[in-house]
Amino acid sequence: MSQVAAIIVAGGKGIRAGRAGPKQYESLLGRKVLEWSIEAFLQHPDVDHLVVVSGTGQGKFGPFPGTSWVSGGDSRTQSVRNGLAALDLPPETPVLIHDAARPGLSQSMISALIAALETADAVAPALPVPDALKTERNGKLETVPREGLFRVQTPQAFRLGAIRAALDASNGDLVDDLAAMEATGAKVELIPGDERLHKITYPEDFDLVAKLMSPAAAAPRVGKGFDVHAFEPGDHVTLCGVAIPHSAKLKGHSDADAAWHALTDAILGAVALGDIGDHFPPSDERWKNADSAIFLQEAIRLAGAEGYAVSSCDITVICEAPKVKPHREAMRSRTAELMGLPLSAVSVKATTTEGLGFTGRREGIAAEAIAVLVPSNQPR
Ligand SMILES: Nc1ccn([C@@H]2O[C@H](COP(=O)(O)OP(=O)(O)OP(=O)(O)O)[C@@H](O)[C@H]2O)c(=O)n1
Ligand SMILES: C[C@](O)(CO)[C@H](O)COP(=O)(O)O
Repeated sequence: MSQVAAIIVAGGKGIRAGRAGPKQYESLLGRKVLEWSIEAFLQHPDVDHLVVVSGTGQGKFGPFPGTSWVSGGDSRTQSVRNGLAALDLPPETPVLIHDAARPGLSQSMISALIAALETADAVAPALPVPDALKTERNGKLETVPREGLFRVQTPQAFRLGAIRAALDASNGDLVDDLAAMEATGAKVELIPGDERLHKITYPEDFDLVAKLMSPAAAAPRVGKGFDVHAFEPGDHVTLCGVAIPHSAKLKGHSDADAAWHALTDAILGAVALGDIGDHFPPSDERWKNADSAIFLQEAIRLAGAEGYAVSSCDITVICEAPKVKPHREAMRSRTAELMGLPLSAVSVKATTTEGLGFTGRREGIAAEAIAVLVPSNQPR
């Protein structure tokens, strides 16, 4: 989608944050809080108009070429109105409205909001409520059901004409910009939020957000796997889900796909979830002759539950025969397809051991794999 605009509201005083000046000009991980969001929008290939709503910020740092600066209003909603007034673009232009106080904005979040706007009138990131909720009524505590409640973050995405009209039709200050659209009966969609978008509101939020955004929190994980299967009489081996004709087959409880078993172990290793034997014990009849795609997909699911997604993998098959090279591209394609990865992120290699050891004596096949996993909310 071309021509996307973004507005960062940075006109607040940051009273609750308890610093000498507005929180958006405080340092965080080596940059001003506001600078993080400016950089995020400027880096995104689809965003080509950026308005920063802050009367006092311009010239404090930067420069940020192509960025317009306008004055803030007395309330957040008024600051949003000022930002919208500065955009001279067609009414159908997508516009993302974002709090400067939420510096942990990722490229993937911007992309997800823009994509969701293709089929909705308004989109925002939101997280579930993890704690029990209580309210006090007449001096007595009561429990509030938390099902169907969300913590809504920014950026919030709209079409320029629609959000302008919705704000024009609404009175006073709103808790957020989505509220203006909800009142119009528009199609409002929530997409999964991001803990790193936590808003800096109170003094302790500076440390919390720094921890969430620090490279350590976003660090990739690496796992390594190794597997061996012996030959027994048969006419083909299965490697990376591909049947390769051979004068023997691999012996095993499942389909004995040593390459995918090594990869499964690499993924489980990256998230410290034990090994393939822990999850699929050979003593379990369910896995007899099982397709190893099941193991690989379950490892991916388990890693996802830990907040990680595989971003690339490298498999090495070790054997004298069969020759792997003629089947290598099919093995890569099958693996990439199963894992939902681009082909360029999947490597399959093969080597011999120069006649040495059990693979050299053609007694079986060994396979090694390395998998790189990144936090699932990061671009892969
Ligand atoms: N008149 C205002 C008030 C708020 N904001 C912006 O709206 C976002 C969310 O507001 P909030 O966290 O409440 O910021 P402050 O109003 O600065 O905080 P406080 O209420 O503690 O003073 C912030 O990026 C803030 O700079 C704004 O642009 N103009
Ligand atoms: C816009 C907002 O960040 C969405 O969660 C939030 O409503 C701002 O609230 P505040 O009281 O102005 O901080």
